[in-house]
Amino acid sequence: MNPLYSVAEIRAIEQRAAEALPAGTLMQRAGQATANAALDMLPFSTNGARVLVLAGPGNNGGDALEAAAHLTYSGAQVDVLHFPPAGEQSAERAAAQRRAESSDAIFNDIGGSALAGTEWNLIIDGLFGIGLARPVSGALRTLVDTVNTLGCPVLALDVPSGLDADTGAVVGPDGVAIRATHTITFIGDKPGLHTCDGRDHAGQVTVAALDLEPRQFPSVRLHLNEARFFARKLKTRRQNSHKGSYGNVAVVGGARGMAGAPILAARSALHAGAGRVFAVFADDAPSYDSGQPELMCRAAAGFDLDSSVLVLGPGLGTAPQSVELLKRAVASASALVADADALNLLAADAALQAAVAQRGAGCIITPHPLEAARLLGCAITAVQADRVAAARTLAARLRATVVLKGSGTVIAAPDGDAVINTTGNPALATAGTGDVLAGLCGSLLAQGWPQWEAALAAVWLHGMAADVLVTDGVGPIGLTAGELVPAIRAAINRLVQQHGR
Ligand SMILES: NC(=O)C1=CN([C@@H]2O[C@H](COP(=O)(O)OP(=O)(O)OC[C@H]3O[C@@H](n4cnc5c(N)ncnc54)[C@H](OP(=O)(O)O)[C@@H]3O)[C@@H](O)[C@H]2O)[C@@H](O)CC1
Ligand SMILES: [K+]
Repeated sequence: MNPLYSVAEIRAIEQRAAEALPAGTLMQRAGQATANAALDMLPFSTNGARVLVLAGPGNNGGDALEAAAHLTYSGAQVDVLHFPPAGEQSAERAAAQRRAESSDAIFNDIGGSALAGTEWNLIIDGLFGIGLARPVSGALRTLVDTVNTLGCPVLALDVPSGLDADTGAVVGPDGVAIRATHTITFIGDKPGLHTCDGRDHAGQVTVAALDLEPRQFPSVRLHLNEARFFARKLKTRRQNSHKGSYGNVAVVGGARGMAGAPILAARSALHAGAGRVFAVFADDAPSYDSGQPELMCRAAAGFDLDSSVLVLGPGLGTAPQSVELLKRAVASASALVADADALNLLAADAALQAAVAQRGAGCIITPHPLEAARLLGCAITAVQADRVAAARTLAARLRATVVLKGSGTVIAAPDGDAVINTTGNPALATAGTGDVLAGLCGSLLAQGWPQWEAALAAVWLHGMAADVLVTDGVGPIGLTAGELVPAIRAAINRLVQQHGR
């Protein structure tokens, strides 16, 4: 189920486990698991392979020292850049240090040109783990910057040094963190490896549970997204069905000069399977969409907002008639997806926020970090400093399902459940992809999906479509939002073939 644990939860698990084990067991297991992971990353013949181990002053450094000793037995040439603690060290770290010092590992004050001038087969980052207490500074900052320029494989232990394991933010206003190609994380997976800066710094993440039993782990309310969370909602279509069986979606937006956004969202809703899709325009409606004549284009004035799932916001603008549309939509009996300008208008109106929180038909909101910051009344940096907390706060405040977009999109429910998405890539960083996501959410709602599963599936499919396109060479540079639409259709059909019933 891919649970994600906070640092406090990991510390509690570790403490209980350590009490039942001989001293130093967990660090020895972490060191052994690290050595195994390192061997997988080294050339087949490890003889003479150059490995640099960075061992920091805490127990993260202890793990690195254990691993250094193990790796020497494989024939690798292991250099250790050691940063001993200024004060006391833990007994297990002291034991690890003794083991490393009595192995063939070379303790070397390697730095500057020797560090940069050596062709390392692997660098092991054991500077700081979950005990990072402040920004990385001084000589260690220079070291991190140098390692990040080398271009060799880097295996981070527990967390890339400099990264906050809870939030995925690099610590410090102008902070630095190791950019690893791989991270081996201990005991349980951590949210910070999967959102914000985490994906750029952690690389490929594996979890080493250090032989702890499942019963030693508490149940948590934060997970990584996976198809199994929503697969039971994937339905094979009945032969005896018709367009009315798959619901209506009305995408409402399209103020003058912004007609493209609702068209994109509406095309997305159509290709994701909604039975009938309306593109509803705040100003004049085009007579039809020549690229997608299946869409029904309407003017908002007089349009019945009660008989379709509403996707409100793409190109909506902030003019007075847009505010009126938002009020009508919030007061309607329809399920609602609010995006883009609908969120900006909502941020400026406390009474409307209260009305959203009381909606019987629920609401999914899909803010990017700036829209989330406006809704929360804080700076965007505060949202990015803890994306999971920001999404949960918004979800509780608006009693809505929140999709906080960005690297490692966070989906949060009002009851505190939260999920970090795993699909998607920077190809999505282009205009219109948010409209496509909103249309996809609305389409799933129209087909009878509950809000939570609709949000999880929409985010997963949207990211998966981008991943497939990038694999095929359509991106990440230059992918357009419209190209996502058929790829989403392919992804959803593939999922139904695999899981549908
Ligand atoms: N918990 C577990 O289950 C297990 C944990 N294990 C491992 O232990 C790790 C946690 O160990 P940890 O608590 O000793 O913290 P760690 O990350 O080594 O850093 C603390 C040291 O760094 C220092 N320091 C901090 N920030 C700094 C900075 N910016 N710049 C300079 N110094 C800084 C800090 O000094 P201080 O703040 O006291 O001055 C202290 O000396 C965990 O991530 C995992 O790898 C495994 O062995 C298996 C079981
Ligand atoms: K580390």
